[in-house]
Amino acid sequence: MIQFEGVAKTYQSGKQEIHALNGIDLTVETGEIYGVIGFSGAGKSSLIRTVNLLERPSAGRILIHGQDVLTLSSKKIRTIRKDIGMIFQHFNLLNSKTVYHNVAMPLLLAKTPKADIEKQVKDLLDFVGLADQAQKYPDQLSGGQKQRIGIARALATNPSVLLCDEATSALDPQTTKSILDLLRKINKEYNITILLITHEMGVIREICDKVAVLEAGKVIEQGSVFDIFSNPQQPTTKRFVRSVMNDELPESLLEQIQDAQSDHAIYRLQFTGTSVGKPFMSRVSRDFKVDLNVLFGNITELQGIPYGNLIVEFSGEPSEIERALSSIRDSNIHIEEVNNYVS
Ligand SMILES: Nc1ncnc2c1ncn2[C@@H]1O[C@H](COP(=O)(O)OP(=O)(O)OP(=O)(O)O)[C@@H](O)[C@H]1O
Repeated sequence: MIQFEGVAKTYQSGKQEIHALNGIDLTVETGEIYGVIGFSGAGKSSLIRTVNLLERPSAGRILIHGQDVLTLSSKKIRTIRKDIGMIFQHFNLLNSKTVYHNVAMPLLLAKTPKADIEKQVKDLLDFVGLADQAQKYPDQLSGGQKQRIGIARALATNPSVLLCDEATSALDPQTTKSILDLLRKINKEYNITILLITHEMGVIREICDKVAVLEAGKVIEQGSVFDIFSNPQQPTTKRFVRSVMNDELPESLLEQIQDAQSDHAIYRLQFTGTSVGKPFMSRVSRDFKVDLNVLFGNITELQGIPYGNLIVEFSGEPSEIERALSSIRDSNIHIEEVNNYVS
């Protein structure tokens, strides 16, 4: 478990103070994949680097498995760093060393016996799918293969926590997917807690259990990926969610909504879990004097749960529309006026 309690980080740049983190409270439970997302400059790198004390916070506490890392001696910090693996956007490999040596490096530094190193490196390269590349040099490999070596190296000391600093940002979408699949496998098979930072909401959606949105050094929203994606509250979170949910209303539709007549009302209906696929439209048209017209819709999946979105135009007497809406709400379908959405 990783706990941030009131963590702050201020950099001194000449005479100027830069407040990169302003009181972060966050708990990453053991075995979770936790994503922190934010635009450039939000403080993501500063935050992740405080966990293994690559950056020392200016204030607050960081507890790893209950132990306050800021109170540890240098010797204990070296020990705890072995328990925290890290991978980087640009891989940080030693280009003059072979793949084998890159992965072996943490074990050599820990003075592990040679025979154990050989076995462990072989197992790690097998695990990341690069068993046949041991004698190559990093420059001879693709970006995805380099990140696999970075992952093997990070796992060499058998950590319980893996920090991922924009680990897929330099990779194409297909390679990104294969690296994210590997991270999920590491999380599941070894029960390694993963804390990752990214500016891509697709990464969060693909593998994270929970997400925190960082803005100007503060957590502005946090929760399960399902809750944040299906009901984002803050404008920045909404922007991130819309970047991957593909539920932007088309321009022509927005005009239609603005021109809507007074006996027409337009609502966004959100379906989750078992409410997806319920035949509510025919029932509502039958039971109430309203006509329903679907203007826009999609169904997707979040954390394995179906999630649907429909923009529906209701026409009829306002009182009948109200009764119809109330009946739809009773079916556990979330309703939002589209005017709110447009603003
Ligand atoms: N060593 C440093 N000295 C001075 N200012 C810094 C230093 N490192 C980061 N900053 C500043 O702190 C703020 C947060 O930076 P940080 O790199 O943590 O954000 P980020 O969300 O990771 O951004 P990016 O995605 O662009 O890396 C920025 O204003 C940045 O310029």
